[in-house]
Amino acid sequence: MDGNDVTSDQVIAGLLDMGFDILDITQAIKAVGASLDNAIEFILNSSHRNDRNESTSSMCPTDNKVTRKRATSSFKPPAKLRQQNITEQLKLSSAPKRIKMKGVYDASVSNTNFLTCGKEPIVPSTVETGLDLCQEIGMVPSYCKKDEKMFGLDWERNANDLLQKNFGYSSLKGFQKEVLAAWMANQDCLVLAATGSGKSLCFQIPALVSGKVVVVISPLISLMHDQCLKLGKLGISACFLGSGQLDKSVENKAMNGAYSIIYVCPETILRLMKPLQSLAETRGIALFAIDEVHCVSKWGHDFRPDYRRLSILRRSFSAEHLKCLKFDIPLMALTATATIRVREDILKSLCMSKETHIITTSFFRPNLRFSVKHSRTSVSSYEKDFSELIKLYTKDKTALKKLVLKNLDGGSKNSSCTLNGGTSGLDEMRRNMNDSDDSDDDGFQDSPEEKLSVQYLEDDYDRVQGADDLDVFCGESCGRSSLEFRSCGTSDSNNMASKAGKRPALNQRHLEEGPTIVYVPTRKQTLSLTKFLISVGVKAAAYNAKLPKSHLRQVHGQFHADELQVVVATIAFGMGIDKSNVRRIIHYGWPQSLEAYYQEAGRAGRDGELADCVLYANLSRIPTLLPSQRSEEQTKQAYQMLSDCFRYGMKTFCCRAKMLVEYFGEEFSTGRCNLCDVCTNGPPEIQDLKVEATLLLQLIATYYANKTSQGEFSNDVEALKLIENPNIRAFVRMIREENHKYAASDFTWWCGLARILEERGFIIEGDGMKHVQIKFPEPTESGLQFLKSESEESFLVYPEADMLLSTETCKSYSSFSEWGKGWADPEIRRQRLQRRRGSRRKPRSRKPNLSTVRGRLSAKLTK
Ligand SMILES: Nc1ncnc2c1ncn2[C@@H]1O[C@H](COP(=O)(O)OP(=O)(O)OP(=O)(O)O)[C@@H](O)[C@H]1O
Ligand SMILES: [Mg+2]
Repeated sequence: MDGNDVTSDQVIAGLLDMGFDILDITQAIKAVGASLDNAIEFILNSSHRNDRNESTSSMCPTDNKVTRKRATSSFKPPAKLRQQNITEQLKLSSAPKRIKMKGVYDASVSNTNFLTCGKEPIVPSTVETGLDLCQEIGMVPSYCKKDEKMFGLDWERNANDLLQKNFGYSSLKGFQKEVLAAWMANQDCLVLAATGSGKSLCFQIPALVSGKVVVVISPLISLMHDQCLKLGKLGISACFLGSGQLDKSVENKAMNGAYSIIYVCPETILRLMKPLQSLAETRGIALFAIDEVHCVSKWGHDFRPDYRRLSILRRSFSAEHLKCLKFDIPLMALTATATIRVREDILKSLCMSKETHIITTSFFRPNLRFSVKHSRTSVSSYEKDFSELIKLYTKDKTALKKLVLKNLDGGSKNSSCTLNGGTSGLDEMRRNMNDSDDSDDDGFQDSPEEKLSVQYLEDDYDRVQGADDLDVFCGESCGRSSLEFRSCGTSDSNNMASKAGKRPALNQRHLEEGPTIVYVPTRKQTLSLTKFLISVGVKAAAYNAKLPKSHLRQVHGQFHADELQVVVATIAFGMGIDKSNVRRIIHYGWPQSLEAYYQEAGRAGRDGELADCVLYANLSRIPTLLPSQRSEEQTKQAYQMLSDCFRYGMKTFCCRAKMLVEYFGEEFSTGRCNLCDVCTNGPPEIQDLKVEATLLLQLIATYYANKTSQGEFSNDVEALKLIENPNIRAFVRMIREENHKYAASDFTWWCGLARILEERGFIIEGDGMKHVQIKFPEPTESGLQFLKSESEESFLVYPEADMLLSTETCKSYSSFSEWGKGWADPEIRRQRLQRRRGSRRKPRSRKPNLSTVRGRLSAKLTK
């Protein structure tokens, strides 16, 4: 027991929850007692040491006594992390020297004063209140509003000056200008712009231009923190408020106008209405920006109920309500992933004005190469699926060696960090890693830069987040070489890239540089895949919301510093990550929605250079929803989104980029990207499936005709009586039994055909529910017409991925070839399964029963 009165049971439950192995947990608790932090440190450190100690089998718990002993004896509890506020943090960073106020690093004061008021900056000696501050620095208080007095007529030039001076960019992008113009006109604004297009600047610039405070509502602490840190380095004062902000003085300072930009989570802003109203009266509030605003909508992929309550902003900061205002404080809502339905919901839910300016850019990202591959996505397929990646990252041993040496040299002691920092196979590198071992054992040692002010990572379950992300061409955020094919973004400009097969000259070489993010569905998989990658010499790290914050912080830091080759993450490492050179996004398992998929894929290639987005999914299995609390309505919506995602993976004839872009309601005028797997490999051979389509449809139609007209089944369809539950499986079983020709046909093949029939409008889902794949097919009027038509017309279709998978003779898919011949034959399959059942001892339950496990472990520990 540690001082926190935590029981072994609680520690075990916590560790299991994080995805650790039972054996690791047992070892850890034996070694360090019932302390969650220490146990985590122990496991993570020991896995790293195992890796360095030669073995490529770090996935297996070692029974090497020496190793175990060493791991135990070298363990030291983690150093206590001091919580800092963001201002302290910023002081530590290498930002240029700016004006310092008492306790607050607030460079924006100089910016605004200097640039907008045309006076020399005055250094305030103290900061008592926001009003004091305004008066002291000669800032124009809010009641002057945005007007010519403050900005002059040439606001655009002013804004560009500020952009150059503060951010180092030459000019605003087209859509950014539009957004700023709307804000200048005191209009509400909905910004739908691709990931990486530069939405953040739309709300950051107003703080500089106006000298007032910008309040940004953001869903993730990690995101807020990242942005504050970046702004701090640029000399712009910013803070964030939320559950993670432990320094209560920050909130007071913020409400007194000490920061130019306040990031706040929706939960927190709801209780800050009064102080914010005071702030509006004193220093002034330029705008409320609601970032990742798709979180407002139940129809989006990351619904956050508190976002819905943000309608209070319109009421509380209207000119009618707050007498000091001449006009309502504008709302600026931003997202990269909102379907048409979500957009409408946003406008309504936030009570945005009828004149809201809606600014969109194309979602198409011409430098992203999408592809879908079949895989079981299990531990057994790691070796095959990641062989290319491993080769890529371990082939340049010199580079890797340098990387390791840099880490060791840099004092950040990254190599000590648990599940990150793999080594190459080189002995020398191993030595290096081992050399650093002793000094590393105190765990997560952070460089001052990495010491962040608060617990900035969501202590939440790994939510399905998403914002889709599409990137529009927007020039400057992209690398030079891609400028030629990027336009400056309106929604009809998506065709620049691939007109008439003309591809931008994307540089293949760049694919070999830059990190990879692998998204896996579960926390456990982040750990197992990371272990695997480390064991073969890749510098990889795991990231899931339940891992210790110090670890996550370190992974963040290392990732941004290019010290990691691969981050294996859940969706917790998604929204807002802004790193220019991510070359590869791998989804290892079905995402829960196309919004989430596109949002995560959009982390890649933000420099405009070629980047790969590969989805590995088990194409022969229907994906399932990850557990989450959902209402009935939300469940339906979640199934719809999962189904859309599944269909995206199954399609074999449609350009992937087109499917994605059109999913978000944008017309993809070019028709194809010329880069994705479908565009480059071409569709499969078209097939006439008239016979099969008729057979399936006939069966379904007969069943329903008999059922509805007579209540009972006639003798003609005696066999149909067998179908108590008219689901697709039963229909397929009947086809197999009744038709010798199809006796050995595969169920998944018929599922594919049923999907096609559904898309053509010949069948619909019969139980009124939403399923990922049609389950209870019912004929439609068009379906019946199709059956009645006497014409000889063929029924031409491109077989879908699962159909191809089940019929290919020479299977290129790993899992399928493993099945061996014969499985397609129902009789052989039945016999084999029977044999298997007989020989099976005890089925291993997928989820360990927590109480049994705890009991077992507790018993062991007390021995
Ligand atoms: N006018 C500009 N010129 C050059 N670069 C810019 C400009 N505006 C923004 N950028 C850069 O573009 C990158 C992406 O910006 P940002 O993080 O705001 O994207 P985003 O649209 O919010 O993406 P996401 O939806 O993924 O959050 C940043 O590194 C930013 O500095
Ligand atoms: Mg953003």
